Amino acid sequence: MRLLLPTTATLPLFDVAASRRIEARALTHSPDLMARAGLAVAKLALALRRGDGPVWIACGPGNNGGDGQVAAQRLTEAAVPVHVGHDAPHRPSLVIDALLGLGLNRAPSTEMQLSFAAMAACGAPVLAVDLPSGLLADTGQAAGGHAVRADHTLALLTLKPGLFTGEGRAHCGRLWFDDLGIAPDEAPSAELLGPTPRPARRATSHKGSHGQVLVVGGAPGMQGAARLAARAALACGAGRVYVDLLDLPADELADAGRPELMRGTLGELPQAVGVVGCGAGAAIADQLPALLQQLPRLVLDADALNAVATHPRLQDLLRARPAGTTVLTPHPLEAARLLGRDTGAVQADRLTAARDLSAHLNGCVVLKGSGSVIASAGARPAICASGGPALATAGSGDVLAGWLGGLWAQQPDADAHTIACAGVDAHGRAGEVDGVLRAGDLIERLAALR
Ligand SMILES: NC(=O)C1=CN([C@@H]2O[C@H](COP(=O)(O)OP(=O)(O)OC[C@H]3O[C@@H](n4cnc5c(N)ncnc54)[C@H](O)[C@@H]3O)[C@@H](O)[C@H]2O)[C@@H](O)CC1
Ligand SMILES: Nc1ncnc2c1ncn2[C@@H]1O[C@H](COP(=O)(O)OP(=O)(O)O)[C@@H](O)[C@H]1O
Repeated sequence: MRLLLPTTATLPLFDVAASRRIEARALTHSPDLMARAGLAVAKLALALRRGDGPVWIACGPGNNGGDGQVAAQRLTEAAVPVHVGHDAPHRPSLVIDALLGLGLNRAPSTEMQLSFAAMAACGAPVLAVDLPSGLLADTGQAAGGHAVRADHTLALLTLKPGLFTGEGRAHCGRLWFDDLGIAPDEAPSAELLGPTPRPARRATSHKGSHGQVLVVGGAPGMQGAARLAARAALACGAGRVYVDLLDLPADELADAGRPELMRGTLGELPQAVGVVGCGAGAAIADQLPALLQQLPRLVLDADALNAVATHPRLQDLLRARPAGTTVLTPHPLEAARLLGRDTGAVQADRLTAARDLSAHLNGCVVLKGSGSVIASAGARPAICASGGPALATAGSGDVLAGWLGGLWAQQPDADAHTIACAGVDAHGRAGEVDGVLRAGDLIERLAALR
């Protein structure tokens, strides 16, 4: 058993169907899985318990409840007082939520919801077995809007995607994992991103070795977005970063606070990595046909995505680009516009939405938000567990787009999916601070990452 996050390696994720297959095969040679699971729960409970009060174990009707029952036996053997039932005992030292796990198949009943409320109100830390009850393992949604908010979750046998995306992070608390001694024997459904080292710089390299980025955006009043993206590309290590600010007189500096940044245009920089759309407004629609047809590598964000959503010709041009040469970074509303769905439908199943959008537009899609999903045709989807609410601030998405452009400039042979996975995880790690973070400070934190 181990504390999972922050992860130092990429980890396999298994959806409900895959987890059930792995479990069924494992049971043929290891029939004591539930005993192992219950013991792991009991051990963690001993470490997490606060005070001498009883451990309240709320057990449901299936095997999740069975894990809870085994934990109750183990704790009793260890002379720990336990209370098994759906109502809270007096002053519990810990709650073990073993009501519902992988088998959740409908919205929790009113009776279950009352138990959820009692767990929240009893004052003791809540340890969820496998999944917080009510949380859907494949999507990270709370079924019917109701799920336990745990302080700790002990995932068993496999890690499920819903622990990391959608509402998952808000419901799981600190995440622990015990594989019950079983090595998964099939390909993962998705993967959880681990850190990727920054591109190495040879001793003999020069600025021409590290590529060019062209940021196109910044309509009047929104130039900060393009400048943040450009600053991020520069901080990432791109050799030269140019900015094409829409409507800025040709003799004005790209960014008075960053003299390293230069003005440039598509005509002058046909090999640059394009970072297009940050603060661009509707005017970007006129520039996109040439950008889509000429630039070998493109990161499309914000208003570029909105333009694509409203212009079918841009969608055709996007689809005509070679595979692996475009990253799209929509937040859920932008993804909803591109898919012709509402935001709720996107959020209800973020993995599926990202995959659908990737297939629809022939690009690598980064569906942003808690547990960003990265999806590309032919690649296993990835979920980013790094990052947190400090990133929920204006400009952090512009920084991501610029960082991706900076990474790609330095790794011209990498495909869009590889760049997106590396950049999204770094962005998240740099954004892991308590409280608030300004987008400019996020760039400095990214630059300081190894
Ligand atoms: N079988 C084994 O040896 C192992 C089982 N494990 C545990 O078993 C769990 C899966 O067990 P199950 O497949 O029995 O599934 P669950 O224990 O999650 O629940 C299934 C039961 O809950 C009912 N149910 C579903 N949604 C409900 C709702 N909203 N309100 C009320 N009742 C609802 C179902 O009708 C069914 O009776 C895992 O999450 C994990 O905790 C793991 O420990 C791995 C080993
Ligand atoms: N609660 C959160 N947890 C993790 N990441 C978050 C959270 N809120 C925002 N982010 C990340 O911050 C970035 C915000 O991007 P976006 O919404 O486009 O912002 P902006 O409009 O300022 O560019 C995305 O990378 C997103 O995944």
